Amino acid sequence: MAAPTSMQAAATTDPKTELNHFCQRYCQRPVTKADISYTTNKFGNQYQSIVKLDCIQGQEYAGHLCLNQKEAEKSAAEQAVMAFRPQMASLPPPASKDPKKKKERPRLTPAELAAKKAKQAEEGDNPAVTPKTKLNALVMKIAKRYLQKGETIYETKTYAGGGHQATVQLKALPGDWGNRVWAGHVSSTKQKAEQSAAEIALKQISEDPDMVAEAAKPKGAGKGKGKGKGKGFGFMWGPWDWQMMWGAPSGPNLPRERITEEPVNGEVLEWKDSFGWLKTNASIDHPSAKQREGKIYASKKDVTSGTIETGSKVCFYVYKDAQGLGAEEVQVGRLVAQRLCSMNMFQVHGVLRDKEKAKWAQGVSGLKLFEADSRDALALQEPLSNANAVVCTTGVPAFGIAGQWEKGNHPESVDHFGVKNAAHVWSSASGQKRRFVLMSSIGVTRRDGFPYSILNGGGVLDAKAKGEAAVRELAKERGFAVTVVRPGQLFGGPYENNRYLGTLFQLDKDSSVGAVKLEAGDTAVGDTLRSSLAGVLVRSLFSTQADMEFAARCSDLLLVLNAGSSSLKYALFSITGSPGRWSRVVHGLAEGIATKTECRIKEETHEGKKVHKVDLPDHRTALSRVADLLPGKDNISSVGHRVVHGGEAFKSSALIDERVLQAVRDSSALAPLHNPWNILGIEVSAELFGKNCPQVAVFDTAYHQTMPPRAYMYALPYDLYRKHHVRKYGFHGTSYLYVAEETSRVLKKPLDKLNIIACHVGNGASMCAIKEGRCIDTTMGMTPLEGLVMGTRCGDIDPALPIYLMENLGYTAKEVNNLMNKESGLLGLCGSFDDRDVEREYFEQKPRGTLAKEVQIYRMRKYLGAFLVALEGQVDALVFTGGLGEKSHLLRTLVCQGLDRLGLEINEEVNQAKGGRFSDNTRLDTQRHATQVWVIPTDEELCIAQQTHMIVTHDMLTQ
Ligand SMILES: Nc1ncnc2c1ncn2[C@@H]1O[C@H](COP(=O)(O)OP(=O)(O)O)[C@@H](O)[C@H]1O
Ligand SMILES: CC(=O)OP(=O)(O)O
Ligand SMILES: [Mg+2]
Repeated sequence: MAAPTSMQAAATTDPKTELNHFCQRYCQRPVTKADISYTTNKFGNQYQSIVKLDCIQGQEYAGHLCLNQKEAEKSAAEQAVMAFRPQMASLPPPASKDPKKKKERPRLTPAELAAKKAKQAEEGDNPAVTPKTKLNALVMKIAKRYLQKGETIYETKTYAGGGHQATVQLKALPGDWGNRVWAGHVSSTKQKAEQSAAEIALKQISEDPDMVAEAAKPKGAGKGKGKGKGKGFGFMWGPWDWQMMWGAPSGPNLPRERITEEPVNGEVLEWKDSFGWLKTNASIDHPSAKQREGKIYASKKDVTSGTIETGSKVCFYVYKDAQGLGAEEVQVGRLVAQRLCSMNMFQVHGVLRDKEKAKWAQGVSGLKLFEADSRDALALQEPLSNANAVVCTTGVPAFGIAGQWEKGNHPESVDHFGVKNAAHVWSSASGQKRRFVLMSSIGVTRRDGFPYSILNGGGVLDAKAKGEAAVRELAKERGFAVTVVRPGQLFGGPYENNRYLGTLFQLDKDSSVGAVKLEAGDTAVGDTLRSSLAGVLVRSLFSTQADMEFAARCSDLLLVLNAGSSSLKYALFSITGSPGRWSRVVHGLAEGIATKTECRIKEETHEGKKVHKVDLPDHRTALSRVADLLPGKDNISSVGHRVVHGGEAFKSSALIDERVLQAVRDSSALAPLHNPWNILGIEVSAELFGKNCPQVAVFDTAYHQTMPPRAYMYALPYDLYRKHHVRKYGFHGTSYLYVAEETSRVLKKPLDKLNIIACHVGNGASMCAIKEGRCIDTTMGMTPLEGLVMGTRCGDIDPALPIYLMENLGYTAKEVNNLMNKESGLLGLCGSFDDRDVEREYFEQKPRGTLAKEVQIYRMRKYLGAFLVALEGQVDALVFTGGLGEKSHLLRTLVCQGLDRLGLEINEEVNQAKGGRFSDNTRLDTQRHATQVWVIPTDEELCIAQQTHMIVTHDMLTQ
């Protein structure tokens, strides 16, 4: 029978003893020190302990801040006991050391055991560590990377009689596992249903020997040489250290009350597009904490720095509102340490002179701090000797004013001797020594000239040059690789320990030029943001190049190219500040490329619009003409490309390398009007902006990767899918992603609760059914030919038609392809691909124009009906976008005509205002029905810019 553990007992027993007893009963054996360990950290005069229960899946509980270590440990134990309280009553008594007694101990029957397990599952061992979180962690371990958006797909069905059942698919798993779908039990809420599906998937995956072996392999194993687990990287932290910036909180939607005075450390349990759930490392003692099962809500708007993903370590203030606890001013922790630690590949040693200054490090697991002065060889030995690589970021202020060079802490001793000493200690020790990354400064080799001669007034550049030379000499002698990174004047956080005027007064607090440009040697001029520099330093650790020497400076220009069949859209963004404040320095459109029509480049800057009449015989010429018109060409830090087809290989945007480019080439046949020009755009950009300029591919197909198999499978022999990836992919995904996020914003409804039918109607046209923010079906197929009637594309036809054309009318395959892609659609039906001509004919009641319009609209309405049903009638908004969607009131009128009984009704006065052309989000419906109708002008370029920036900064830290 259950042991009599009561609240009363808990109140009188020491919590550490109670926790010991509980663990013994839980594990059915005596527990040892190895099973329950306490770690205590000191914060000022106070102590906080974390108890780790290795006997219960390594769960950790943190206690409150206390006046001494003993109380802190008790408090941690108390937290653990509280978390397990629900399970205590149902457990058998403690295990006895007496073997005879052990036999007598009443055992649970299998049925009781099953009931117990079910109960535990229902209640959750620890509200923060749910099966979903565990599953995510396991999949990341197997995939050896962060999970991308859309790779973990939960779908929930709600039964008419009540109850929810969820399925989960984990696309990041290798091979066939990525296609499996696990279904959970029918549960009372959607959340529980998802947890149940996760639990079942978790069980099966963790019981499969192959998957277990895969999870146990270190990152990179199998591909390279050694087994190499646990490579250590030593880090020197100095006054030129880095951290993320603190930004201003964004405006609250509900009245908030901040309940923490200091920022707290925590982790992202789950991150969706616009919001997520966090947990604090230490539990929050507040009545509202229970409202969301201990989870803390965070909106994207409250994230002030860094990119948030599941598993990120974060730092934030906690507030309370009517709904429960939320997080604001969410920061991604110190970049380098956090990234390196979270990669789970390294033991990271941080070396600094004063540990007390590194309070932020408390939340970073896997980081070990050491106190040592870089000039103290003895003290450096422990942290550096077994490291495979060192990143050295020490430095002193350039001038010894106001006692800043006290205690012999001047350039010669730190920038020269300290650096040399660290390199010497590290490289003298046994073991593999790979790379020494040294943060130096621009101007080191130009220190005799203006303005560097002034900066060198105190000898700082002389000392840095000597430091560089010393490391190089040792490297030659001892055979390790060297990276010398030369930043410009550093700016941005951290502000503590920095005494430059700009940073002292935090004048640059609002700047966050995340982009950084690398230039070989020492010719660059400019400033460098600390967090970007941190990324560069980390990235250089992973380079295979033996020796590198480059300057790193901020550069805020990001170019987006959207190359289409006869046009090239481009936008040059200045990416200073948050994405909401990015501005277009110039954007434009080159049209008429390789056609017989007149070619021109239309550009728009802050000063107005210009049209350049130019000869554009091919896409290459168009690209270089556009590049000639770009201001600040040399400052472009990265280029984002719209790539139409990414096949199954790309579920999200990717940094372009030879492998990615080849995969895009492989998909070219599937998007013949687009991919070839996208590839050319990438190749020409490499020539124009240099190989150091990172390029990112943003795929039209990526957003649609959440479609369920029932929507993307064609009823063809299965092997065609398995072996040749024949399936529906869908396009215009970047546009749908943008439109879905905008709709969520204007409707003030969270993206994951939002159902929309979106129509992207431009020259190419498609529709998309979006359920809870994700694509569940779309009209385009394996290629952008399927679905709607387009400018020159036919859309849906009888699949037997091409065969008929070939077998009976003598067409070749190439001719059929040309016919369907370039000679059909509106052009085929009425002689013009431009909808403006078709509309004119329609209003003039010309038969062919009317026919073209009617076929086009009828096809859209057919899909509208299909998607209304796919969304079970629950549609928050019908959204129009793309050239026609934004500018043709006729199209919108005809699509919605007579559908008021289906909840779709347009207010014609609004629809036709401004000539029906809208460049702002505009609501069009009569406001009489649940379904709203909107024009949301798409901004594929901004979306591409954001993705590019995210990938480039992320890449710096992880590649
Ligand atoms: N005022 C208008 N009325 C109707 N259609 C328009 C109007 N302006 C532009 N369009 C249509 O929009 C198309 C271009 O849309 P867009 O989304 O920019 O094309 P793409 O598919 O090339 O990206 C043109 O081919 C034209 O048919
Ligand atoms: C995929 C596609 O058709 O794109 P666009 O509309 O830009 O031609
Ligand atoms: Mg387009």
